[in-house]
Amino acid sequence: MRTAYSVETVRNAERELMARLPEGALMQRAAAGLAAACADLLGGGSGAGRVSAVGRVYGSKVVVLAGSGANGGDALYAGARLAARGARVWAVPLAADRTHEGGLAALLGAGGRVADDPFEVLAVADLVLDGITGIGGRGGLRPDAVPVARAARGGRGVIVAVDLPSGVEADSGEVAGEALRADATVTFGAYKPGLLIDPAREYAGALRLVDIGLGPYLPSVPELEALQHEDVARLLPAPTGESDKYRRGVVGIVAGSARYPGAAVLAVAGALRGGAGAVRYVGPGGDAVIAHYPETLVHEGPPSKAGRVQAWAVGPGLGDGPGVADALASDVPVLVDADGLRLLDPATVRARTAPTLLTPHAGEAAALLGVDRAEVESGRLAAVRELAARYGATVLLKGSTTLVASPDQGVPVRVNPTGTPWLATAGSGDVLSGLAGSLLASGLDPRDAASAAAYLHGLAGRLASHGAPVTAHEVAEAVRGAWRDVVGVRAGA
Ligand SMILES: NC(=O)C1=CN([C@@H]2O[C@H](COP(=O)(O)OP(=O)(O)OC[C@H]3O[C@@H](n4cnc5c(N)ncnc54)[C@H](OP(=O)(O)O)[C@@H]3O)[C@@H](O)[C@H]2O)[C@@H](O)CC1
Ligand SMILES: [K+]
Repeated sequence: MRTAYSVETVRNAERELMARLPEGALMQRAAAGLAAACADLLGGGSGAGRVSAVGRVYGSKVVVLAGSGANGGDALYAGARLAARGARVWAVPLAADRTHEGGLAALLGAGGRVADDPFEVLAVADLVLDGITGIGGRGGLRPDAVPVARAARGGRGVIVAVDLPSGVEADSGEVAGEALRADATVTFGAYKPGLLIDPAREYAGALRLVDIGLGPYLPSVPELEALQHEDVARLLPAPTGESDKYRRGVVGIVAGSARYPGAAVLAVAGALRGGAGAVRYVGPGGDAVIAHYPETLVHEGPPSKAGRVQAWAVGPGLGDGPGVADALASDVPVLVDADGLRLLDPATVRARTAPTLLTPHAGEAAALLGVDRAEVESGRLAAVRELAARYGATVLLKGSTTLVASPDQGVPVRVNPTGTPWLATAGSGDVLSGLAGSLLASGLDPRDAASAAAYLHGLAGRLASHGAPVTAHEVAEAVRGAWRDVVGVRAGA
């Protein structure tokens, strides 16, 4: 499990740890880890977007962009360590008289220099350390930093963000203005939410966490968590000798319409790969579904007359078709997606006795919240939390970093690490709905069902795509490969 903590939590933990250490020790730990990561990147270490061509620290050219806070201090001390190993290091102080004194002195003492012309050194740098702002930064880059940041980006050097890419919001992942896009981010003590959530996540590049001893002082419940293979492996249902199709769970799919018949097929395609023992399709698309998947049980509806299920997934391609209210009136978990989300009444959802899982994309989330889509896209964490609270439901907000929020207090939001931009393709969401519905039917709670489904779906997208366009149908077919990949970890563990 990868976890992320808010700035306030990290600062509290740092305070406790610092009280037990000699002054400056923590910054030295951070700088040592940062310098080691830079040495690795200068040596051709992989993981970053750009790879340094120098192959070693000795003789490499390093530029340190130093802001006025401790983030600049980290960068300067790391620069000093690289200078001591033979790198040519220039400091570019962005807040002239407020540069971290100890850090600058260490750099000069190790043979580094203050750049006469920042643009000249940035043009030739092999590596640029972005120490403009860390967790103390507010808003985007300030105007005087913008041309320097652009020159860094325009040069050929690998850009390493210190703790966070400067200009991004650590707690929310928002980017309110210009920010410096890094090839790699070396963060200290704990990941910050913004490193895992778009749009900021895209600015961070490859992530590295430096252990500065903060662990014992961090609370057990993080702000955000990202499942990894082994976590998903533990969640996925595995049939036993006692299982039959009903014990494994039956998922009901209410999807498709005369206008969107394909949604029925794709949602069923996802559901068949999701671990339920049987898939019951309810709606007007039964013929098309049977033509593709003869193993499906089909019924014209309404859901309440279609037979027992352990969970419903309603909404993909439904148009104005019936079925949403009927499914919501049931006493089993219900996933509501796409057309089912239109006009969804919070009071109806809150009054349910069984759990509800909503799976909007940014546009649908914006409509539910009564705000602009752009507001949801720039503030995804706040939006998913607000929706979960308002509806008393678990909410999966789709996107390149899909988020899953629980309505319960004190439960970390989950961020999915497996997405690929190629998944933004027609019908991909229908597959996800079916898959998540199937996991719900097989007994996972809504948060686990949603996050395991997003994980498998993202991985399936990557497997099916291999860097090329992919169709929703191919994503559904690749889910089995993703599942095997994930449980392979469990089998081998
Ligand atoms: N605490 C610890 O023990 C450890 C902390 N560590 C490190 O310290 C970092 C936090 O340091 P920090 O608190 O000094 O804040 P920091 O991120 O350097 O920036 C604040 C400064 O920037 C300025 N500023 C603000 N917004 C700005 C903007 N948009 N654009 C430009 N400038 C802007 C603001 O100045 P002002 O607003 O007064 O002009 C303020 O002076 C943390 O990320 C980690 O790297 C590690 O060494 C581990 C141990
Ligand atoms: K930074």
